[in-house]
Amino acid sequence: MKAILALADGRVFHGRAFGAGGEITGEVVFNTSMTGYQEILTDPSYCGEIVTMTYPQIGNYGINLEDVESARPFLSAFVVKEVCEFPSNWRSKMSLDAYLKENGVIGIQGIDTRALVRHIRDKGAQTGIVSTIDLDPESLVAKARRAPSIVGRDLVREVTCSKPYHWSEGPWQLGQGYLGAEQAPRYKVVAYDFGIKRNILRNLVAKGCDVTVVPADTPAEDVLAMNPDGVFLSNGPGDPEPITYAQENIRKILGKKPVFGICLGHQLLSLALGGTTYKLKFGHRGGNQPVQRGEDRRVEITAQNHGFAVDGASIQNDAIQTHTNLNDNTVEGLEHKLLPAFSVQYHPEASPGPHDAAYLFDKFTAMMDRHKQECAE
Ligand SMILES: NC(=O)CC[C@H](N)C(=O)O
Repeated sequence: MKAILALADGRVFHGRAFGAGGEITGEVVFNTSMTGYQEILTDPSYCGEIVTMTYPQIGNYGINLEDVESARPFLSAFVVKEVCEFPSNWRSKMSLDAYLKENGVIGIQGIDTRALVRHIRDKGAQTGIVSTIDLDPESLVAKARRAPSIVGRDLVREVTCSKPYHWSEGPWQLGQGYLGAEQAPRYKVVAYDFGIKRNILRNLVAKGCDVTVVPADTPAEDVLAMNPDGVFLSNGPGDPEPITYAQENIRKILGKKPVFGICLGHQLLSLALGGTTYKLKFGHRGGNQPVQRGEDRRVEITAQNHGFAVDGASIQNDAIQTHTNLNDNTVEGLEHKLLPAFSVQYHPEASPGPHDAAYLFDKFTAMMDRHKQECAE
C-alpha cells in the first residue's frame, strides 16, 4: 500500500505503508541511534512527533515485551528506509509491523531518509503529515500547513499518569529479567511524571530509592506533605513553556527538597528559576551526542531526545552551567548556585544509549544525603 510523507514547506516523499493505516500530523524529527527502536517508540517524549530513523534498516531484532519505556508507543508516526520483515532474536515475540498495527501507529518505509534528514537539517524541523488515505501531495501539504505547531501546546497532559503509583522494578539482567530492589530503600523520592521513561525509575531503584510517581499537575503542597528526601522531574513531550502549573510547583519545592531534573524536567526547572527556553533548529535525538562536563572537562557520549533548549544567559544569575554540548555549544546541564537542585538536558538513563552519565543518579543520592544531614544539624 502506498503512503506519503509531506512537509509543511512543500517537500513530499513517496513511500510504502507499514504498521497501521491512516493519516496523522506531527513535528517531523530524526533520531540517529543505530539500535533501540523499541525504546524510542515507547518514549513518551515523542508524543506529537513523526520520528525518522537514520539507521537504514529497522526491525531486525523484532519486538520483545521487555524493552519498552512506557505502556505503549506515543509518537505520531514512524519513518524508515527499510523495515526488516524477518526479525531474528531470541527475545522477539512479534515483528515491528505487527506491533505498530496492534498499537495503531502509522509507519512509512521506502523513504530516502538521508534526503529527508538533510532537508530537516537545512530547513529545520517542521510540521508534516503521513497518510495512507489521501495520496494527493498538494492536499497533504495544505493539511500539514494547517496542522497545529508543537510550539505552545501542552502535550504533557496527554502522557502523564492519572493517579499516583509506586515503582519497585530495578534494572534488567541477562537470564533474570528485571530485578527488584537489591537493598532496603534508603531514600524516599517523589517523581513528577511529565512523560517518564521506565529506565529512569529503574535507575533510581538501583540507587536505593523508594519511588512514588505522581501526575504532572500534583500540587507542590501534596508532594511536600509526603515528606520525600528528594523530588525528581521527568522527561516529557513538547514545549516546556506552556507547562506553567509544573513551573509553579517546582518553584514551591525548590530549596525545601533536593531536586533532580532530566530533559523536560531540566527545562521546567530553568523556567521555574526565571530562565527562558527556545526551539532548536532540528534538535538532538540519538545516542551519540558529545557533552563536556565543565568541572573537569570530561567528555560523555550521551543519549538525547529534545527539540527545545535552555538559554544559558537567562539563568546565569541563579545557576552554573555544568555541561555543554560539543556539537553546538548549547546548555546540557545546570546546578543551582545555592539550593540543592541540578538538571541535565540529556538522558543519563540512556535506554537506548551509552551509560557514560549514569553517575548523575549517584549525584542525586549524595545531594539527598547532604540535605538530610543539614536538616538534622
Ligand atoms: N526528552 C524530553 O524530555 C524532551 C523535552 C522537550 N519535549 C523537548 O523536546 O525539548
